Amino acid sequence: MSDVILQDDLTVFPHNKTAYRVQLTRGYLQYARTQGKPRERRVLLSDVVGCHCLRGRHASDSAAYFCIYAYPLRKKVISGDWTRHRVCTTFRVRTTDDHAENHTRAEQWRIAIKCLLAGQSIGPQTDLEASLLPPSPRLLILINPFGGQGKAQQIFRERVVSMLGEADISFNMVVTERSGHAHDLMRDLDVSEWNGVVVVSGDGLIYEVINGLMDRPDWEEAIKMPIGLIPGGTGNALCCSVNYLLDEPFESADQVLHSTFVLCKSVVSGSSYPMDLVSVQTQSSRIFSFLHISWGFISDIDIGSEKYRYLGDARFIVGLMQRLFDLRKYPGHVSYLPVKGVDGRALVHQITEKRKQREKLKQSLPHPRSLSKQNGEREDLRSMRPAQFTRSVSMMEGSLPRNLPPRSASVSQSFYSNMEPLTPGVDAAKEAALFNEQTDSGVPTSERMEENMANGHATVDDIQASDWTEDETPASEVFSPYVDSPNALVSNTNSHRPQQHNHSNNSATNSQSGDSMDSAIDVSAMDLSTDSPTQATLPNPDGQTRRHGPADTLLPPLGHPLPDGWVTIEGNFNLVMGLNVPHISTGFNMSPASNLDDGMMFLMYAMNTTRSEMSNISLKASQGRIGEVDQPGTDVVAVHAFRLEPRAEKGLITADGEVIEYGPLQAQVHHALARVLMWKPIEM
Ligand SMILES: Nc1ncnc2c1ncn2[C@@H]1O[C@H](COP(=O)(O)OP(=O)(O)OP(=O)(O)O)[C@@H](O)[C@H]1O
Repeated sequence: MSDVILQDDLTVFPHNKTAYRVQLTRGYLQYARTQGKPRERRVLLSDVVGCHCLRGRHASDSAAYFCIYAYPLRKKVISGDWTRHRVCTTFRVRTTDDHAENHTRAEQWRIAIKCLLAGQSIGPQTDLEASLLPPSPRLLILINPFGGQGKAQQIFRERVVSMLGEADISFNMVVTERSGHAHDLMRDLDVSEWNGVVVVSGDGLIYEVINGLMDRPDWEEAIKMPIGLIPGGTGNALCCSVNYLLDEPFESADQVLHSTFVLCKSVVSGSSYPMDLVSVQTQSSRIFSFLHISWGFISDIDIGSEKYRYLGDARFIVGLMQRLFDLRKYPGHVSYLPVKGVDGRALVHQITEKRKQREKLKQSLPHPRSLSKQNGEREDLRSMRPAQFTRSVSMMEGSLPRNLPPRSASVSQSFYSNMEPLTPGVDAAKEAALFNEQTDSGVPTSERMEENMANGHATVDDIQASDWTEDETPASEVFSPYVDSPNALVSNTNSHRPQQHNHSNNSATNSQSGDSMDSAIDVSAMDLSTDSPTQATLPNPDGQTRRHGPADTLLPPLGHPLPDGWVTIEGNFNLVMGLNVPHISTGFNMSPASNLDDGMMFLMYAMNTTRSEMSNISLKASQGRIGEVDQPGTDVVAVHAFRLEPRAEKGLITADGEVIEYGPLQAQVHHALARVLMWKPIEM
């Protein structure tokens, strides 16, 4: 009992007759029937992204409501894969006939839940006041309208915005207008105004963001701005790697939903995680890579398959088949500085085995419906979960309007539930008959939203309004928001309506009111055309001079001899890759032992391979089993730095899937320079 922070006897909408004892602890919210057949459900806070207060539409309804938005895991019946799904549960508070009192109590529940989500330390004695809530997090969203199959804008509007609203995360959105736009934006952005930049695209736009941030005099601070990821491109390797490291379902699941969940939980809990960057020097440039540097087989596939972009991820399979058929060899030298005491191949093999065991265990876990009374097994399930969010946080309660419907107002079978669903789906429209309608005159029209989206500048208000009306029953049919509360759920008044954004409006401040989201980022006010005066040595690929970033202390100038401790091999290479993260694309786990902040790369090479050997390597690589490849001329080594010296006059070298200058190249890992919106990866 001592760890119960709040407790009340409440009902669960829409069943207003059955009372439940509802208890909130640091880890979960539990509700159990007070009479009749005993029933109990638990919602883990690690599955919850947000909580809102609502009021009944009917004037005579003195009750207040609070609604929690959770995304628990469940097992798919046929495939046996685990996946998250949305469960929205609405509690009805009616301890007195006085609505104001009920509302105060519902608010206390909301404040307590949001404080716990933010990692704040509260207890049964804490005065639950709105002042406890952290400031509203604010994200800059960058969307590449041409990423992947050109659906990034649609993905964001239809799939992401609703969860951001549930989590009270405000944002401004910029649709990139050209290649290089995101780079220039990042180079000139006031990073102090944002809690993170979210890329809705593929790895190409992340590359621009990172290099834009590193291209600033204040790079050391700027690059700490956490980067969030929503897959909207063909190559979503970093996004896939993040989900893999967190043991979140991704490849077999709804990738957008899972990535949005990771994004929201990270922002709400104030978590971000460090990521190594790799400084890559070519003869005339220096860039920063976060995924991989590739020469030979993989870069040929990557670039050669550009013409099959319309196929989505499948483009890489087609490219792979083509390259296998026409297998090329590249003569040259590869040198590397090994990480002492780390056997790359053995480490990869060990991680692969552990992952396999974990997957087996997951597969063998019973479907939740058969868990009813098997408490022991439920404990096993718990131990499979990603790390809890333990970091303390500086984020806070948002003022973002989101009046989501209690779509299935309590209920599908939860992963951790030990009882049947309370209600197998609720017809919110039917329930709406019980409540007064309210005009939505203050809500922006979908035309307005489309216009702003088309301009590339929209705020959450624009998008949400039409989002509900498209495919969800608006909660406004059933509930009203508390417009008087500090975090009003829905801005049905003109004072909260989004402004028509013009380029001179750049009043982005970290205000605690909902107004801060009404300003789109002022792109035109920034000087995007000129670079700062030069001082330096290495021009970047755009021909501009790059002066910034940490010194590459392990690398002598290109062309100079390498110091002691380096290993050099010479031969005809089919494939050379320096890998910084596990996945090189969705479904291609080439470096399963990579972690984002391990301070090293895995250098993989293959020499003099036949077609069948290369197809074996490709197959194993795609399954995260590269450690099992044991053929002469092939190896995986953990390195701090490496150098490539191709002998052929022509060829392709890519960094993060982007073509870079062909010729001699060297690279060094810089530990934990950047940050990603995620929590601590699971330990293997
Ligand atoms: N508005 C735009 N018009 C044209 N190109 C753009 C625009 N915005 C961004 N780009 C460029 O599109 C390229 C591809 O973007 P991104 O990687 O996000 O998508 P993708 O489909 O995964 O592509 P790839 O598979 O080539 O990485 C990036 O290099 C970026 O510079």
